[in-house]
Amino acid sequence: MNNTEQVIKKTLPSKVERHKLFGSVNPGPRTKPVEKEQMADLQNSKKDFLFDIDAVGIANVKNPINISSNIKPLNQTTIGTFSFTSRIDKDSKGTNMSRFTEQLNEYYLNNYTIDIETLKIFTKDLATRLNQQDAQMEVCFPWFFERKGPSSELAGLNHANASIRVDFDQEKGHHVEVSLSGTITTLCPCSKEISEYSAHNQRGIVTMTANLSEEFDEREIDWKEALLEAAESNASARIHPVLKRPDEKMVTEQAYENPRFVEDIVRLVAADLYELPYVEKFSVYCKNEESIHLHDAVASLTYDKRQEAHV
Ligand SMILES: Nc1nc2c(ncn2[C@@H]2O[C@H](COP(=O)(O)OP(=O)(O)OP(=O)(O)O)[C@@H](O)[C@H]2O)c(=O)[nH]1
Repeated sequence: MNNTEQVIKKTLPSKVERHKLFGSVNPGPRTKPVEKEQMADLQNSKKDFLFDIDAVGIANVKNPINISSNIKPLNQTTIGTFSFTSRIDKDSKGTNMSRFTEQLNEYYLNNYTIDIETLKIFTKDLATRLNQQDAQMEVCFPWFFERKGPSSELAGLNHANASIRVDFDQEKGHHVEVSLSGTITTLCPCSKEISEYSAHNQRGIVTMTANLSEEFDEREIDWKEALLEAAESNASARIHPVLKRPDEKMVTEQAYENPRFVEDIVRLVAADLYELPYVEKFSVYCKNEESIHLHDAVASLTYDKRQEAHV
């Protein structure tokens, strides 16, 4: 552009005019009440609605949460994905869905930390707020933990997906289930056995779910750390965010010295969970993302210690 040229700018209509241009219209006549007390409350209608409902509520609610950890960072803010439900009997048309997020926000404003004890209080409060006999909630969140290279000791953050589910019932009390999905390296024993050199390996995702006994004390034990250790200590090798060459050599050799089928992983992890005195019932699922196939290899098992024979 030289000094004599001028910029010719567009003259736009106002924002209101622009909205009209694109189809917005003026509000029509308003006939329905605007006061909450005068509004229809369909969900609170009482009639015979044919069936009880086991669980009704909301899912996929995201909210920032505080968690604590036994591995650094000791206090973390992460994202929780929640679901909240309760039963309703056949005489009620619906639940009061606003109350789930209303309560979540109250806890959030009070800067609560997500732990088992708090969630037990939360579910009991929720049942009271809903005027129901029971309430259930689940929160899933990425948990971060520091991991150092085995030789260089250079640190970085790994993460695993954790979840806590709490069921509250006025008669039965609380029932707590925790879950963790951690990632490991597995090296194929068959490939190692038959090949002149090398062995294929894969990224395995181990998902462990455990029912915790009443005696479990989260002030003494971090269940996230315990479940992660059950998965990683039985792997061919652990996963690291930072690896220098001496570290890489170590994890490569360690994996070769500890080959594992997907079946081996679920059984070995199960043995560790079995040995945790505060775990009553557990399940283990492993998915190996194969490097020589497009498909995954999977295995799972469940075990309930409470069903063991007493002699
Ligand atoms: N029960 C029910 N509510 C729904 C459903 N889908 C959306 N909602 C929403 O639930 C909200 C109303 O929640 P309520 O807690 O019943 O609201 P309220 O009666 O004003 O609140 P309270 O005074 O606490 O009883 C509305 O925003 C609805 O849109 C549904 O499938 N079932």
